[in-house]
Amino acid sequence: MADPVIEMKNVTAGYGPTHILRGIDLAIYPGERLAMIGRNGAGKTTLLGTLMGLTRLHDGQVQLRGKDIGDLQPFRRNGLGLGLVPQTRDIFPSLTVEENLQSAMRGDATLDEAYALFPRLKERRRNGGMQLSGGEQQMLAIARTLMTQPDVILLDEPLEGLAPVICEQLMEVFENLASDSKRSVVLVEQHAEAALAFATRAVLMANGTIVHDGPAQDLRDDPTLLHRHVGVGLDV
Ligand SMILES: Nc1ncnc2c1ncn2[C@@H]1O[C@H](COP(=O)(O)OP(=O)(O)OP(=O)(O)O)[C@@H](O)[C@H]1O
Repeated sequence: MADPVIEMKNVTAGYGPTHILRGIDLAIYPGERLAMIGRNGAGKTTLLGTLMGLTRLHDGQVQLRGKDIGDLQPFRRNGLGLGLVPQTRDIFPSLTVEENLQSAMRGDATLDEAYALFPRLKERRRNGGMQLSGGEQQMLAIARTLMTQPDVILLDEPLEGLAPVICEQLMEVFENLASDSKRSVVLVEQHAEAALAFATRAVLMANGTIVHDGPAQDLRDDPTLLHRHVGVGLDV
C-alpha cells in the first residue's frame, strides 16, 4: 500500500484549554474515499479543523506526506494540498461568483475547471454570493476550495439542509472528484446512507474518539453496526 498522505498520531485537540478529541490515530491514503460519521457533537468538525490548523493541537502529531504540519497556519496547510469545504461555506457574500472563485485561485487553476464541474455557477457567474440559493452557495464553496488545487479535500456536511435533487447532483460531483486516483476525499456526513454509498472506508466517531474504522461495505451489509457504534441509523 502507498504511504499515507495524512497521518494523525495519538492526537489530543480542542478549543483553548478544552480537550475535544482524544487519542486519535488516523491514516488517510492517496485516492481514498473516506466517510466520517457520528452524531452531533461527536467531534467530526473538530477533527477536520485539527487537520487544517483551526483548532489547538494539545498533543500528538499531524503529518502531511510524512512531514509534521502541527505548527503550520491553515493557509500554509492549504498551500501544501489540504483543502477544507467548511460547514459554514465561507463564501464572500458581497463578491460575485466569479470574484469568489478568482480570489481563491492558486497555481494553474482555471475558471473553466470550476464551470465544467458546476455549469450552474457559470450561469450565475455575475451574481453576488448573497443572491445564490443554498445549493448554489455549496457549489461555490466546493469550487472555491478546488481553486486551491487540493489533493486532500475535506467536505464538512456538504449536504446539510439541501433539497434531495441538489444532494444527488453534489454526490455526482464527489464521484467526479474522487475519480482522480491521486485525490483523497473525506466526506463528513449526518446522511450516513449517502456517505456510505460513496465511501470505500468509514470512520465512526463518538465523544471525540474514533470508535470504528473499516470498509464501508461492512456497514452497508450490516446497518446495525452503525447503530451499535454511534447510535445512528442509515436514514439520519
Ligand atoms: N469553537 C468551539 N469552542 C468550544 N467548543 C466547541 C467549539 N466548536 C465545537 N465545540 C465543541 O466540540 C464538541 C465537538 O463538536 P464538533 O462540531 O466537532 O462535532 P461534530 O461531530 O462536527 O458535530 P456537528 O454535526 O454538530 O457539527 C462539541 O461538544 C462542541 O460543543
